[in-house]
Amino acid sequence: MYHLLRGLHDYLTRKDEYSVVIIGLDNAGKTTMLEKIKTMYNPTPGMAPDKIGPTVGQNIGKISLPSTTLHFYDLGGQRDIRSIWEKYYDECHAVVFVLDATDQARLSETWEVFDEVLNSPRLLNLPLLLLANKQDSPTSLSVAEIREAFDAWQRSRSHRNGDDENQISSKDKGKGKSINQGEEADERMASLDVMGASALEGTGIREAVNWLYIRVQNARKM
Ligand SMILES: Nc1nc2c(ncn2[C@@H]2O[C@H](COP(=O)(O)OP(=O)(O)OP(=O)(O)O)[C@@H](O)[C@H]2O)c(=O)[nH]1
Ligand SMILES: [Mg+2]
Repeated sequence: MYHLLRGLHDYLTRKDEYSVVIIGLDNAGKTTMLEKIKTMYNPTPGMAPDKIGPTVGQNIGKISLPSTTLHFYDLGGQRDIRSIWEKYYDECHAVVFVLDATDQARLSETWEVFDEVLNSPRLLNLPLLLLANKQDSPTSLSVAEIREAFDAWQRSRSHRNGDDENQISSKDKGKGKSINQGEEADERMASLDVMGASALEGTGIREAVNWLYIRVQNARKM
């Protein structure tokens, strides 16, 4: 009888576990964000912003939601250590790409890195959220401006690459792997969710976590 009740209890309290990677350039605010998530969802608060330094490697955390546990992997964003990101791609269920919406000087570097993430074959079917952080700052770009900036960067890139690529892509449509991947990335961008947040003040954090909570469960059902 004990085992039966124990089994029933375990079944009823069982939680699905999902892993979320948080990536983006150095200084975007990823660690500040994860520590804020811990403070908002866990009984023990996360690290205070003034105690946080650049991440070398990973910073982890988990939160408990109804019937679900989310495990977060916040990865260092400095150029030399970005190569570790892809080691996490096979094991994760969702990706949050954090950008510093106040740092216009690094936007094109941001888009180059983000574009690679969008095109990464192992992430093509995973929920991907673009989070425009530092919305508390008066100089930050809004979500609409971030979308526009990425569209403009994409247009200028295809212009820079010349119309050759476009001509090839219309002639050889569907033949080359990179062309297919480019189309998939375009579709992905069209349906991409972009949200604003302030890791420092905590605005937009619940919305982002709710988004993850719903999307990882829906992705599992598909
Ligand atoms: N104004 C403002 N500043 C922020 C916000 N989030 C983070 N910062 C600041 O941005 C700087 C970098 O924050 P981190 O969280 O260390 O950035 P990171 O993305 O983890 O950087 P790496 O670990 O090097 O990849 C710190 O000075 C933070 O206080 C925010 O929402 N608003
Ligand atoms: Mg960090």
